[in-house]
Amino acid sequence: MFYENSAWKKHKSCGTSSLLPMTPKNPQQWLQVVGHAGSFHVGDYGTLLKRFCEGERQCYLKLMEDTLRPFVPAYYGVVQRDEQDYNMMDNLLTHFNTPAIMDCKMGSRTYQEEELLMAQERPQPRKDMYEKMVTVDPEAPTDQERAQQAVLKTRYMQWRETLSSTATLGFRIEGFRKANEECHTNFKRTKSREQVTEALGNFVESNTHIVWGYLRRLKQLRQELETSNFFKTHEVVGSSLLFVHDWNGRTGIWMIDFGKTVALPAPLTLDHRTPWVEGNREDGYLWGLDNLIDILANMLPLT
Ligand SMILES: O=P(O)(O)O[C@H]1[C@H](O)[C@@H](OP(=O)(O)O)[C@H](OP(=O)(O)O)[C@@H](OP(=O)(O)O)[C@H]1O
Ligand SMILES: Nc1ncnc2c1ncn2[C@@H]1O[C@H](COP(=O)(O)OP(=O)(O)O)[C@@H](O)[C@H]1O
Repeated sequence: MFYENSAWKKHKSCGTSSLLPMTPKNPQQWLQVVGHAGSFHVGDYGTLLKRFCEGERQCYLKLMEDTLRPFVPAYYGVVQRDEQDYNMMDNLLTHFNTPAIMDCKMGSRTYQEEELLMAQERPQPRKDMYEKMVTVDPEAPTDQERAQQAVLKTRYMQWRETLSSTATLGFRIEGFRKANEECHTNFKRTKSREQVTEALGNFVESNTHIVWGYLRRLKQLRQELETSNFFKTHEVVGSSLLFVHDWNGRTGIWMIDFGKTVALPAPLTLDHRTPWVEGNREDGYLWGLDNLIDILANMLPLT
């Protein structure tokens, strides 16, 4: 059932063949690298359904009208399945053959300023996050956290940021899956440039053609981000870049996950490079992208 989707309706009235040309109804390939389990369903005609989030819907609606549109999955509105609402978007893997996929979480901060205020006003220590923390580093909790066997979400997120490359490089590798089905998600401590370079090298299997493809796309993305009205006026937190390549040498990168991306109160705008201090809402997204581009460029042989 469709709630809202002018683009979809327009296409539908022209017949399904014009909906997503060349895309067969079935079968659809889809693989999730990281993120919440159980949030997705594969839809028909090369689409993907993600558990509904109003903030994400708002972002996609605006992105469909923004210059960033070629860098995000096409959005088709809200659909319902088994009484659950979903945001419907393009499955970005559709046009690849046995793709390799990587998720990089962008930005120097992975929680919203609003979450920080909430944690200060109404602290809600979490036992599950304490457990995740001690599994990685039993020494990480403070005495108080150990006594409570719980940590605040913002504290957990900050700890994850400083343990990984988020705080020092403005992005982190969340995980990747190679074409041979090897899955790598153990990057919580991947922090230094050297460690990140090694992980990226493993993902691209030292294929310079793939690195060139990714670099070209990232530079185009940076150019669009620097002028995008959407980007200027939103705090973009917890969003990822999804890298996809296949043995045909095809490469693609798209921005995904806008569940924690929020519009700024006018007339506030961000440059996404200025370091964050509480209140300025900066997210370090472009700083991270600069570093990612620099690291990939350094993986190429000198010409
Ligand atoms: O990666 P680990 O260390 O497991 O921590 C996860 C990620 O940071 C999730 O972000 P993402 O969705 O970008 O993967 C976040 O979801 P939010 O995006 O909702 O903040 C989870 O918060 P909770 O869902 O509150 O547990 C948090 O537990
Ligand atoms: N449009 C898409 N096309 C293909 N794969 C996607 C798409 N959106 C998300 N994914 C896959 O799902 C994973 C989690 O997506 P994400 O939106 O970050 O979910 P969550 O909000 O649960 O973290 C990504 O790493 C990627 O593997």
